[in-house]
Amino acid sequence: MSRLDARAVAGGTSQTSLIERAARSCVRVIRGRYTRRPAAVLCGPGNNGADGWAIARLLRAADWPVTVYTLTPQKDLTGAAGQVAKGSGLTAEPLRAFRPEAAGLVIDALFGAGLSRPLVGDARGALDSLAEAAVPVVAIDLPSGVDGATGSVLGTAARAEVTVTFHAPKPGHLLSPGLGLRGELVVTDIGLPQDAEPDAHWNGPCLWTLPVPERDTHKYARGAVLVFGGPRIAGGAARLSAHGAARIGAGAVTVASPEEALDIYAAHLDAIMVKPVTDAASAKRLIEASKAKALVIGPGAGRTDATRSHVLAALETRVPIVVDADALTVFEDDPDTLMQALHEKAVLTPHIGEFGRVFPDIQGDKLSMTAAAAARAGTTVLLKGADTVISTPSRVPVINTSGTPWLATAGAGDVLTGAIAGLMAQGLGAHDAACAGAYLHGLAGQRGGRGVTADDLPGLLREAGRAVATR
Ligand SMILES: NC(=O)C1=CN([C@@H]2O[C@H](COP(=O)(O)OP(=O)(O)OC[C@H]3O[C@@H](n4cnc5c(N)ncnc54)[C@H](O)[C@@H]3O)[C@@H](O)[C@H]2O)[C@H](O)CC1
Ligand SMILES: [K+]
Repeated sequence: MSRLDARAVAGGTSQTSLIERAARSCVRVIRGRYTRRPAAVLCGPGNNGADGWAIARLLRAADWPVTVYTLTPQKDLTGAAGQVAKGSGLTAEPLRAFRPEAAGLVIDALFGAGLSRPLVGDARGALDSLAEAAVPVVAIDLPSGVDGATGSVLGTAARAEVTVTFHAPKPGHLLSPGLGLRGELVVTDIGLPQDAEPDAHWNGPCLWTLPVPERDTHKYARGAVLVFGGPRIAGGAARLSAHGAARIGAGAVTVASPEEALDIYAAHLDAIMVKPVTDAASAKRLIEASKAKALVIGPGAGRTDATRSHVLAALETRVPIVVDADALTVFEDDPDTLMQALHEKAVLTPHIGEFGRVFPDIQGDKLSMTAAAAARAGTTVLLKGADTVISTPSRVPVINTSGTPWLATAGAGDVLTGAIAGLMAQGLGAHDAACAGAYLHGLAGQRGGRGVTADDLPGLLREAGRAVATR
């Protein structure tokens, strides 16, 4: 039984009445989405299976043709599943007799939050055949086989059209491959206590507030951002970051360019300023002169000694900073130096490859990996993907799923980096800026849809910000 269920039960709500409420909400969702048709309800030995038995009883009462398939022989069921099965008045078939093609809808109630080992035997056989079939599946709490804590698949799992869960999403609904298997996620309230701290939050505007400029503001008060640019050949990445910062509302954005690339940057940028930078001392002078409230370093920076020394110089100023791409990779042979230089106003934005270079020994599921990295870095780490995870020491981690596969396009990450810096420059802390930036960036990608490119994203970020902001 989960921590939350145990507390609800201890608080006086019986397990069977929680199951009854859960089943009623599932049946509401099922009947709201599917017309009456032959339903196969696959039931496991635990409370997920108990939900299944209660759903079967309610569907039968609504005159649906229902067949229950049970993994454990009905006479051997114990606990809530045994009790609910007994009270249902239904007789089950063994799970091995299940044939998906005979059903018009399959209710997957084999395992939920209590899955503890890989599926084998009849459960595996049933889910393998279901995964191959074309019949719609409604998963109860989780697609059986998906680990609710990590989103990984233990053995096998069948893709659901809809997953109905209770109280709040679990990490397994938000992290790949669970994210791709659960279909539409419906979260229903069954009266569990509200105060328990979740394992992770699902990113959205209720977690942060976008900054709004004061009436009598000026461009530097709106937030100045300094983006370190790379050599002539790779300037696009820093420009995309600069546009990302500007389009999320920073008031003044400057690109710090190597002398040899100044003309190229100047020719490509209008609203963004360009200033020369040479060595670490000039980098520090420029940070001060540009009144930067946030810095970006890494996109297109080059894996060079100059990048490394600019990162360390920038971190020494303790101005909020996003450290990305080459600025991470350049520490591949000596990650400790980066770890020691980092401060709590930094955000690291690695993809999984860059993550492996700076945290080579950290492995496991994405939520634990990101938490371990944040603890070591002592600051916010945002690990990118379809399921971006943002972790900050002593904060509940946040999972962002607002993106789209169309965002897997060259340069999209550079815009995200700039967006986060743009929000920090406007006053958001590292954690909130990373969360809000990731959310808006995903929304921008959704708005762009098929064929969106990184060049489109800054403009779309502006639209996404306007859609989310209250003023
Ligand atoms: N608030 C809520 O979230 C509520 C959830 N409900 C439902 O209860 C389940 C969780 O029930 P639980 O009994 O803890 O776990 P499961 O039913 O998922 O399974 C446990 C059961 O299965 C055995 N087992 C685990 N892994 C395997 C395996 N690979 N092969 C075979 N057997 C396995 C384990 O030993 C146990 O016997 C939650 O998901 C919701 O659906 C409540 O209905 C209401 C409140
Ligand atoms: K299930």
